[in-house]
Amino acid sequence: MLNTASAQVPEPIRVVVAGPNGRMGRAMMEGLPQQSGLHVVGGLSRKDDDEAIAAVLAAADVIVDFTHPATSPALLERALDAGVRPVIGTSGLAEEVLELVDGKAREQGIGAVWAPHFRLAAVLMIRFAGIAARYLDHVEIIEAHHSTKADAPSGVARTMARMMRDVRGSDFVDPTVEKETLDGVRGGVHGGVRVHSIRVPDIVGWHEVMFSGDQEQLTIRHHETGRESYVPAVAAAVQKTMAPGVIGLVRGYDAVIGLAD
Ligand SMILES: NC(=O)C1=CN([C@@H]2O[C@H](COP(=O)(O)OP(=O)(O)OC[C@H]3O[C@@H](n4cnc5c(N)ncnc54)[C@H](O)[C@@H]3O)[C@@H](O)[C@H]2O)C=CC1
Ligand SMILES: O=C(O)C1=N[C@H](C(=O)O)C[C@H](O)C1
Repeated sequence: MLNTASAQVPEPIRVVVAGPNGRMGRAMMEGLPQQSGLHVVGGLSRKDDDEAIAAVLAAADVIVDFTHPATSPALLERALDAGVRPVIGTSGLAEEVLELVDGKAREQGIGAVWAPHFRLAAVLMIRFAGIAARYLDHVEIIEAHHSTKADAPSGVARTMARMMRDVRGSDFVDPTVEKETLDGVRGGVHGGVRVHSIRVPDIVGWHEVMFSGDQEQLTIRHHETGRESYVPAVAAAVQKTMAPGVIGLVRGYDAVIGLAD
């Protein structure tokens, strides 16, 4: 006979979603309640006053943040001070903000997750780009997103440009154009990596990393068509922040799922 008396049902993780009316926030509010082991206690909107923020944070273990690079840092700091673990998707955050999150999470003895992209194929694109960066001298990134995206370039493009420059240990070759007849036509540049941002309606997310070697080209492309499938990945990140021994900031969805090298 099954002994149910000693079986312990773990308490669900209490989650608050920041920016519940945004594109990602809506997907989280709809999808996270269906994820096993999670209980969504509510949303935290921009218009919420101090009292409302304090109340919702007091009722949460984890805050899922898909908001705006200008407002996210203060919210994250407040959540960490309240002992609430952040899962951060907001792009365009400065490295100092991530370091502050890491420091505060360590002070509190809790976990946190930041990922430039919560998708498996996107993480693979970033990994593959890191490999190619060791061997090929020229690279440009083209990213396309919906026209209401707040930041440019995308967080993923920025992350990849920095990572590829670091992996290579020197700047990529950035050919000089003799005469540019339109300002900005060569895009932004980091470490010799040119980055071009396209903004048009209806594109969820698109990244291309175009390498060039000697008489050959390599293109790695990631394209996403919806937001619903972020939900299980974000749920995994929520679980990760609560996992025993996880203290401080875990960086990247690959680290969340333990993607092998
Ligand atoms: N890491 C990843 O995999 C992904 C990251 N993102 C990033 O997530 C962020 C949000 O993207 P979307 O949902 O498309 O933007 P959105 O503009 O549709 O939604 C953002 C929402 O956050 C709210 N908001 C802003 N500041 C707030 C605050 N302090 N407290 C509560 N709510 C606040 C806004 O009112 C808005 O409703 C962007 O930075 C985007 O780049 C988006 C998709 C995937
Ligand atoms: O704003 C978005 O939508 C996305 N932003 C992320 C980024 O800035 O890299 C990731 C994804 O491409 C969707």
